[in-house]
Amino acid sequence: MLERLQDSLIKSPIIKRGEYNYFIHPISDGVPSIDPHLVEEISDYITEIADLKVDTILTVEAMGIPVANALSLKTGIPLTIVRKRPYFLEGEVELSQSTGYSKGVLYINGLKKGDTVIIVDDVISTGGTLLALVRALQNMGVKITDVVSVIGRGDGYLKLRELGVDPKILVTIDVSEKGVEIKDVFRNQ
Ligand SMILES: O=P(O)(O)OC[C@H]1O[C@H](OP(=O)(O)OP(=O)(O)O)[C@H](O)[C@@H]1O
Ligand code: HPA
Repeated sequence: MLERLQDSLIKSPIIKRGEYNYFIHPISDGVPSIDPHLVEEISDYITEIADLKVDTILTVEAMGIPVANALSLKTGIPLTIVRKRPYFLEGEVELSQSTGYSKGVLYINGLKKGDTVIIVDDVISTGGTLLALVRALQNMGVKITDVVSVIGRGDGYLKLRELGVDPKILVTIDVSEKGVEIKDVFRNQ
């Protein structure tokens, strides 16, 4: 299950970003390049495990886009991208993003109260990004059917449970200076 993803993850180089051991992988970085068969494996898997009765697939710039776009092409469901720059449109919602190595501002456009979304992102680590996003969507009255992260590391995902959301993490890894180790693979109940 998810063999291409698992095999490629254990080959990930590690760099330091401050104290943070950052793994470099095609899905989370686009580096060195993205194998379309890998993206297809992942998007196929998401169609099997996730609730896709939604108005739109929601992802976060930049590296949620390749998988979320593949899912959109496969299902015909539109894609909405949370951007890192403002557009000053009516109804734009601003939120603060904090990861293990960066801070920034995200902007939601194109969603309104009553819309139904699935969130798809590449990585959940500290949970800072998805926590802020889920909070903002809940405040907007947007319904979330599922939160899917291709890769998970650490216990940041637990913060989402406090908001009543249990993310589906396809492959859970441990990251140290030595490399990546596979901890778990998501299986449908
Ligand atoms: O759980 P967290 O600690 O918040 O980390 C996860 C976030 O970090 C990465 O985004 P980043 O802002 O680095 O941007 P990128 O997608 O442009 O690489 C990734 O795409 C997630 O959105
Ligand atoms: O270690 C990482 N690598 C790539 N993307 C990430 N997003 C959060 N942590 C990481």
